[in-house]
This record gives sequence, structure tokens and C-alpha cells, in this order.
Amino acid sequence: MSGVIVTNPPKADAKDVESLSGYGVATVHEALGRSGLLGPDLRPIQQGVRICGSAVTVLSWPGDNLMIHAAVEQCGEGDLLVVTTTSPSTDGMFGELFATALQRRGVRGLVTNAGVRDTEELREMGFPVWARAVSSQGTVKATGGSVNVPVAIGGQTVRPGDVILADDDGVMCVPRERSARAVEASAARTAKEEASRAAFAKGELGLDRYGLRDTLARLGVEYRTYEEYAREEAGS
Ligand SMILES: O=C([O-])CC(=O)C(=O)O
Ligand SMILES: [Mg+2]
Repeated sequence: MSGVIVTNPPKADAKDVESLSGYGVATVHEALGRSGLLGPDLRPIQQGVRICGSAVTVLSWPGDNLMIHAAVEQCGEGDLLVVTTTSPSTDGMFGELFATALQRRGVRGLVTNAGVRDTEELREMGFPVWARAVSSQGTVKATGGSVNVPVAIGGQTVRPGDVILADDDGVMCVPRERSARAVEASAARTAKEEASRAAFAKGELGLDRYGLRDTLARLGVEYRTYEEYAREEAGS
């Protein structure tokens, strides 16, 4: 397989990336009309870590990490490596040695639909990883591929320079030209959720707050309110 390595692709505004790091994946995903999620299969190897960065993408041959070595050179401060393979593979193509080299360059983490290994060391060194598999299976460095081309991963297209946000709930991609919109919409959603949280803490029900009694009636769902039930029980 031949390939191409693209140097210094366009990126999202760095201020937007910093702002987005203040929001969770669920919030930004909802704020962008429930888009951008890389699905439930990419799991964090750690807990309680949220990262946000600019995608450097890698398209590798399965069982071959040559192009990850090539990608390290293209990575810099604030980047986040996104690795996929040309056909499905769970081989452990990434571990603590790659993480050491990437951490030295200011890279914030790795997202891959292939496999990783050395997970204890990765957690210890604080290099965050989201992967489809954990596997000790070793790989070779023998086949060409591409760096910084659009890749398909987790049902999404990720282009170099797009914003990747990852936390305990998963991974999402914000297209680089939508980063400002994502910040604005996430702030609005957070304010809305703060108001709902305060109302729920005081006992208001979602059924009333969101006007869902009308929805239940429209759907023909028969029910009694809790007050009706309590009155009937008291009367019986
Ligand atoms: O070297 C490899 O093939 C992957 C690995 O275990 C590491 O990066 O530490
Ligand atoms: Mg290793």
C-alpha cells in the first residue's frame, strides 16, 4: 500500500479547542444536534480524564505500526493522535514507548479503533488512551500508509485538524469549521441543564418541566399522577 504524509494541515481555532475542553462529550454531542460521536466501542483505559485536542490522523495497515512512527514527527503541542487501520484489527500497535515520544511533543492522547498494550504504564505515565481493544499482540513496521488524511473511525469521518474531545463517556469529533458554533451551543446547553438540575433538586418533574404529560396523552399512555394515586389509596 502506498500512501501520503501531509504536513501541517489546517486546524480549528486554538481558543475554541481550549473552550471545548471545559465541556463533556455528552454535552457537546447534544449541543451539535447529537452528532459527531465515535460510537460506544472506543473505551477509555483510564477513568476520570477528559482531553481535547487537534486530530493528527493515521491510516495504517492492520498489524503494522510503521505509520504511527511516521506520525510522531508530524505531532506537536495540543495535538491528539487518531489511528485507524485499513481493515479491522485488534493488534496492540501502540504502547508506552510511543506514548513517551508523544508526551515529549506535547500530544494530549490517543484514540484508536485498533488495539493498545502497556496499559498499566500508560495509566501511570498519565497518557490518556481510548481504544477498541487491549492486546499484547505485537506488530511489524513494514507497510506504507497515510498520515493526516481524512479517516473513517467509529462511524465518523475525522479530518486532520478537527477537534477530538474524549472523556469517560466516549469520544467525539467536532469538524474544525464548526468549533466556534460548538462552543456557543455547549455553553447554552450547559446553562439550560443547570436550570433543570436546580429545578429537579427542588422536586420538579421532567414530565412537567418538559411538557411531557401532553406527549403521554398524545401517545395514549394511561396513567394516574402520584397525587391521584395517593388520594385514591387514602379514600379506599
Ligand atoms: O513498540 C510497539 O510496537 C508498541 C509498544 O509496545 C510501545 O509503543 O511501547
Ligand atoms: Mg511496549
